[in-house]
Amino acid sequence: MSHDTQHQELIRISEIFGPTIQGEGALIGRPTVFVRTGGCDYRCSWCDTLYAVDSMHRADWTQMTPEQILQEVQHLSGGIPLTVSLSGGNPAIQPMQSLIELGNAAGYQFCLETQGSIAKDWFSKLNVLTLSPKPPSSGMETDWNTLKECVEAARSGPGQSPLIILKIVVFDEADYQYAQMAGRLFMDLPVYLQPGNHTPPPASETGKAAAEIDMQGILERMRWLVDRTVRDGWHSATVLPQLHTLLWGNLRGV
Ligand SMILES: C[S@@+](CC[C@H](N)C(=O)[O-])C[C@H]1O[C@@H](n2cnc3c(N)ncnc32)[C@H](O)[C@@H]1O
Ligand SMILES: Nc1nc2[nH]cc(C(=O)O)c2c(=O)[nH]1
Ligand code: SF4
Ligand SMILES: [Mg+2]
Repeated sequence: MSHDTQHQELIRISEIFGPTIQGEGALIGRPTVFVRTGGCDYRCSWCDTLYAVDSMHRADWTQMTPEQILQEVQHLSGGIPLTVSLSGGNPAIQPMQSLIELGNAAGYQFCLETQGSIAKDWFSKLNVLTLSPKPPSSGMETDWNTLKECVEAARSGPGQSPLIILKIVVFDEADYQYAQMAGRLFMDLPVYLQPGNHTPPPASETGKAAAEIDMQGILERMRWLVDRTVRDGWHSATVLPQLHTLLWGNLRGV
């Protein structure tokens, strides 16, 4: 290791890929490069990205400096600045501040996806902060105070203060009720509802076999979710599918 990298905070990376389109939430359809960190403090029953969560995949993750990550992003984007999507795993457990600052200086903007279990003051340097608290079907418990701290950190820390949205995965009626409660607790945040993929790729598989998916089932859930939301008159909510899943199934790196 060189003298330079010795004193830097390293970021644990699972994969960097793109440009592709952002398939979810507020920036759906927009071009982006993904930087996916390795490691998560949650274990959602239906997680579609276990290869960036489960420590059995640790050997596939690499420690990178912010400079190395930005270099790869610039290489992939042909040097043309765009929005970088930080996801994971939980990117909030990695030291992302220097990468965001370096990227901003080079003209790149950043959005970040997190479950909202850890608040960081550098959230305020993002362009978009997507908070994705986990509904009952995930098997996880939400700490609403920590989620609130995430919102406050994003609003009060140094920097421009991002657009903050709630993006909630819905599998069933209990999840829908949870989403409604979250919407009431965070009245000033736009709510995005996303139908769950009940056939996520298993942790052990990669490639073509893992890309198999019950598309009809997902579309059926999406229709139910639209119907449920409209029937309630919940017109401030936006219902969106995982566009990348509709286009490419469970394929990785898209
Ligand atoms: C893989 S997570 C990584 C970022 C962070 N850990 C989080 O959960 O927000 C990115 C997004 O994918 C969603 N997601 C994960 N598995 C899913 C599934 N089976 N169906 C639909 N969305 C899923 C998560 O809820 C989250 O909004
Ligand atoms: N195209 C595309 N859009 C995405 N939006 C959120 C993703 C994620 O895994 O965090 C994702 C992903 O993996 N691919
Ligand atoms: S919080 Fe996100 S990355 Fe972690 S297990 Fe849940 S869906 Fe997967
Ligand atoms: Mg994903």
